[in-house]
Amino acid sequence: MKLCIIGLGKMGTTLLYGILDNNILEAKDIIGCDPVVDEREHNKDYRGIRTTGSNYRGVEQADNILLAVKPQVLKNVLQGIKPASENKLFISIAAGVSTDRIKENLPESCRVIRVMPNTPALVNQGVSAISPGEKATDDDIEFVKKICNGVGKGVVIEEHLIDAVTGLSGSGPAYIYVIIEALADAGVLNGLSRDLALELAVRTVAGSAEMVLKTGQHPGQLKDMVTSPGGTTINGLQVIEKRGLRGILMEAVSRAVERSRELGEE
Ligand SMILES: NC(=O)C1=CN([C@@H]2O[C@H](COP(=O)(O)OP(=O)(O)OC[C@H]3O[C@@H](n4cnc5c(N)ncnc54)[C@H](O)[C@@H]3O)[C@@H](O)[C@H]2O)C=CC1
Ligand SMILES: O=C(O)[C@@H]1CCC=N1
Repeated sequence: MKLCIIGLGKMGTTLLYGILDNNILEAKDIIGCDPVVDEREHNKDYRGIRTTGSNYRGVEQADNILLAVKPQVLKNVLQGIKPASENKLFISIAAGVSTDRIKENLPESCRVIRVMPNTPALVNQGVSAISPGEKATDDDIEFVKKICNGVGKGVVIEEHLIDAVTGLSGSGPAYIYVIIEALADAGVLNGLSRDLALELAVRTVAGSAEMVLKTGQHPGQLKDMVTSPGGTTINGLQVIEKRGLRGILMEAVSRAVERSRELGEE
């Protein structure tokens, strides 16, 4: 067994699907652990991997362990699997929890890599930051990069930056969904049908993001391209600046960064 995924929730299954869809590993090479797999009524699709309700049994059978549980339960999970963990690679996506914290609860021989992905990984448009702990080997980093690049793009960063990444790209999809929803509401307010308003809002956000990626131009330049003298856009922008949308987004990201740090201390 090459990989054990502990926690088959939103992010655990998102990465599982990415790993399988991109042929990084086969279902027979993966075991997933989650208490819910023992429940009769769970309705998740695990795509044919083996599953168990026992983290210990899963870890025993794999060389690489993906930790996809909530930060609040991570310590307990690590303590439960410690005796089966010698010489293994641990990949943790838990917000806020440092590689040092993780190592404290594992045998000396373990290697640890921290990753901060985001949910657009489900459609192969994720962005993931990768912070290798001291003992991680080049092969370990390559393996993790392969997973992250399979579901979007992986970038290697120093660990002291990972809380900032968590607040920006880890949490960021939620902020963009709020913006999309608000734009659609604005369309409805102005007489468009809900379906049309939502389609226009989504495609505007997706297209604008694609423009930044494809042209490499500064967002300010692209904004100026939309903005005719005395026209509609500059009148809209005046409201955005008056109400402080930039400040709101900066504060939101900063609060999320702070919360990530707090989770690491809990
Ligand atoms: N949802 C997101 O957008 C992102 C989440 N993360 C991180 O991913 C981790 C998982 O988050 P989500 O998938 O959103 O949460 P989730 O609640 O969807 O999934 C957590 C899973 O862990 C399982 N679980 C609970 N206790 C367990 C235990 N003792 N042993 C094994 N499994 C157990 C739960 O049954 C659940 O299926 C968190 O640490 C979070 O910080 C990181 C980046 C983005
Ligand atoms: O909200 C959270 O704590 C997780 C980490 C980043 C995105 N979701």
